Amino acid sequence: MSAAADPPHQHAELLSSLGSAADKYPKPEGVVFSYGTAGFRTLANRLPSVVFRAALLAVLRSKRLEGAAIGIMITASHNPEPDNGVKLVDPAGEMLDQSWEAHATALANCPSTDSLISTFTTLAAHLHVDLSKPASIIYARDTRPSGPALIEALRGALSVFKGNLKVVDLDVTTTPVLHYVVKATNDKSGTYGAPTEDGYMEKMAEAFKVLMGSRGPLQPLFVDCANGVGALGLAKLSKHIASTLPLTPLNDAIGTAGALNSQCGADFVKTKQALPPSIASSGILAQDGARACSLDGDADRLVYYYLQDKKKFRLLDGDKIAVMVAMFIRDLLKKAKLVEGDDALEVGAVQTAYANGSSTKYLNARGVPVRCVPTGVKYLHHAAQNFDIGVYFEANGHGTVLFSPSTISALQSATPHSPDEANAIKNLLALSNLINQAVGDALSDMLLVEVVLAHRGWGAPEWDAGYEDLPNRLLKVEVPDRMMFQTTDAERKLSHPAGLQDLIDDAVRKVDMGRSFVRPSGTEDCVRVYAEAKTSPEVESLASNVSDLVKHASGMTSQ
Ligand SMILES: CC(=O)N[C@H]1[C@@H](OP(=O)(O)O)O[C@H](CO)[C@@H](O)[C@@H]1O
Ligand SMILES: [Mg+2]
Repeated sequence: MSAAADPPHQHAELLSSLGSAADKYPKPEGVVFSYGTAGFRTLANRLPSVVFRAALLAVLRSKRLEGAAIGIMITASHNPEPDNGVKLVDPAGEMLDQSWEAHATALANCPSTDSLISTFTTLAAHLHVDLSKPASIIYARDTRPSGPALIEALRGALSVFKGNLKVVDLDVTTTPVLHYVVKATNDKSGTYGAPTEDGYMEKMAEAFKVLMGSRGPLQPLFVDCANGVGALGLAKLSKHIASTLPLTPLNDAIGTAGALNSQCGADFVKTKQALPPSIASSGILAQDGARACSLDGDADRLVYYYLQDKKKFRLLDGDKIAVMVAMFIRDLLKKAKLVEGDDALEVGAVQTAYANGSSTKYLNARGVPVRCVPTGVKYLHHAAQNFDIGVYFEANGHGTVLFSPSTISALQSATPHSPDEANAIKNLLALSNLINQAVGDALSDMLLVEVVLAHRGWGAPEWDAGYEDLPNRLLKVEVPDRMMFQTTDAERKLSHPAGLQDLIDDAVRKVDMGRSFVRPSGTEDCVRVYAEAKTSPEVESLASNVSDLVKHASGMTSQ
């Protein structure tokens, strides 16, 4: 009989230490946990048992995958400071395989230590995990005050596996750094880069220098760090590139109680469509040519903005980044003579339903194929892998550009026939090193944006001029049971509750160029309503009508 299918007695010692360790982290009563869009995310004080159990699953997964390193990130990204979360990272640096999400949910919801042990052993058997195999875990946390206690819970789980486990603690760092280190650790060819934060910064800085050539120094860039961990990453990156791109950190007050993501950061700017008040009052964006960007609380989202005519706030979000980058890469492929014939390489874009309609139209009109997938990086990432070069961004600024392995080989072995062709190929390869291939990274994306602007000779207004966003509105509706709202067609339509979609369609028809959809959030206890239309008054009325329909369908209003 194999160890995987063996009865628990073979691992009696392991299970008994698991039992004593788990007793310290009982599941809070009356809470149902679910591994959502970005792992488990809720109020931090509910999470110790969840983190403990997520770490158990990470060890199972690593053992199942012959000891490949699995990542564990403790963060709640852009959520308010009292929240926290935990998500697992697969060996290639990607999000946890979807088929394992249900196992994470099952472990998190075991009501007692006994049921946890029995679920753990059942899972090990069912998933063919040989518990005697070695495992490897890499973990990190963001700057939240609740982080250290959750790391204790994580260590409590790892301690159960004693010597058969390799553990790397990255301490406080950004989510994309963790994803990079996991990918680099598992890269047996050793070509992806040194598996450390420094290795990552050096790799990015080197590629940035190749791409910038003799361009620069650029005008200083203001970077709103959401008072989070991005401030640390920015300071480290700055040491390598400040002579070409001077970076001025803003909202970098790590450790100030309540400051994280409060009135600042990428989510604030995108949702409010306004400057963080601290930046508005400082007047810095009224300087000639000034541009700024905001990161979120774990530095995997990025949005840019500037003041038109030194007055009017203009947002350059994930859609604007995706469009500019896709067109830039397409032009490089043209210069490299790689858009036609047998060795043609195709650049495509992946968006979600939240992408502004104008961005989709712009790309379609220029022959860039666009795919729409459900919300969540895992969906975008996988769809982007189907292109030779896949550009994916959520409108909120989370995204990256994936170069397929065959594209990299094709670029490496291409024979240029002119200095221009050689230069374009060199730049494409440098882009593949600059851009995080595991997950979206605000810092890497920021360098990418700066490279494209420098090559085009553009400032923020020229970038912005490509297309005009349709006025849009994103609202949250807190309903008694968000799970009664079920979607289809990449979340663009509701299948349940029955009949609601028809009413939404009626509301949409009443406004010019209207579009609206409703979906339950995977990270917060609410339903999200998105609307866009030709004019601001129309979009406000559409968003409010659809929100009313949602409330009515939830039984919250009588008519
Ligand atoms: C409208 C929106 O921005 N939704 C966000 C948000 O997901 P929800 O499932 O909508 O809560 O958080 C996710 C994780 O960060 C991110 O991937 C996604 O884009
Ligand atoms: Mg984030």
